Amino acid sequence: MKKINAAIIGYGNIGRYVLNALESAPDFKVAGIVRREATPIEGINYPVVTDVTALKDVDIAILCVPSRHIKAYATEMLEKGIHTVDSFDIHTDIAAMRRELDVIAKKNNRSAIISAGWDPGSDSIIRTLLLAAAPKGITYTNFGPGMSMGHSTAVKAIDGVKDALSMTIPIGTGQHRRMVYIEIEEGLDFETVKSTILNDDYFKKDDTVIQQVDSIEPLKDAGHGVTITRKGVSGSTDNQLFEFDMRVNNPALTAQILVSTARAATKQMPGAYTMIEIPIIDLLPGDRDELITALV
Ligand SMILES: NC(=O)C1=CN([C@@H]2O[C@H](COP(=O)(O)OP(=O)(O)OC[C@H]3O[C@@H](n4cnc5c(N)ncnc54)[C@H](OP(=O)(O)O)[C@@H]3O)[C@@H](O)[C@H]2O)C=CC1
Ligand SMILES: N[C@@H](CCCC(=O)C(=O)O)C(=O)O
Repeated sequence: MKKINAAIIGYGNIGRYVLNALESAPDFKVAGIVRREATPIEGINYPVVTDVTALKDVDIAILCVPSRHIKAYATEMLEKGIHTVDSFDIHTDIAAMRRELDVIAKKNNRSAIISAGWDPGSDSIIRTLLLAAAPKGITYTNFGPGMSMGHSTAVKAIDGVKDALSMTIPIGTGQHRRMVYIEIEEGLDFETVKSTILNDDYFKKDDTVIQQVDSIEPLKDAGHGVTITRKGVSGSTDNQLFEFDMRVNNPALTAQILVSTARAATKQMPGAYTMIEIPIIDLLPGDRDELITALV
């Protein structure tokens, strides 16, 4: 069996766990890691480069860069003839990005699966399934408590912020409080940073509390979770109640979904997709008949 040759783009929290998930997968090999600087990584024997073209025969690029940089990286990879997968999590911009990348992917005869982490991502599939099961009703997605990588990364991108941790605290009915801890450079005005965070799209809609701390490290815990509930109506029958709950290591799950989705990306027709548009069986390795026998 020919293995899928995957490049990891960006070696932060998600990138590290993607390497682990690739090494555990039966049908992938690691082409190398693309970083902003070709800083060697201790204990890693794969090539570390700054340009994906320095790696040989890459089938797919797993984009592990901050969401705000995904579109640029996805465009570059697709134009270089490489499939992409990412965990872009700016929910309001997903539909537009899919439309834009769809054109680029088709032009280059490649596929891109966007927003493929756990939320957006696997949770999106669960919400879709629940909507099919009870077409009338309300779904609540309650996150946490846990560390949001997307929100923490957005704060880390602010000039002068040395490190940040954004904890998502569920307050019920799909509403959340953001507890943001920041470590800033000496001399930087805390109130200015605070106002930048409060005006950022990631935080604007939510109750957000920001605290300056000496060091983020002792506070860090990458655990997270979600409870999705839907109460609704199947046909004309009320009171159908569904609940999905998980407590996870956030980057480990995001990375695993990215790798499973990378497998699916290699099986799609050219174009850009979200996870709810692809056959779920394509996420899995193995014989289709055997999977159907075991799972259906
Ligand atoms: N959909 C989902 O369920 C989830 C989505 N995510 C998304 O994953 C993204 C990445 O999270 P995480 O791994 O924690 O982030 P990190 O900040 O830990 O890592 C991002 C890496 O991207 C690379 N990079 C490339 N360009 C830039 C840039 N301009 N600024 C900063 N880094 C850059 C860097 O790697 P290098 O130094 O090697 O170049 C960096 O380490 C988040 O933005 C989040 O939106 C995360 C969790 C769940
Ligand atoms: N996209 C999230 C994962 C889902 C949880 C979430 O959206 C949140 O904590 O706000 C993340 O970046 O960690």
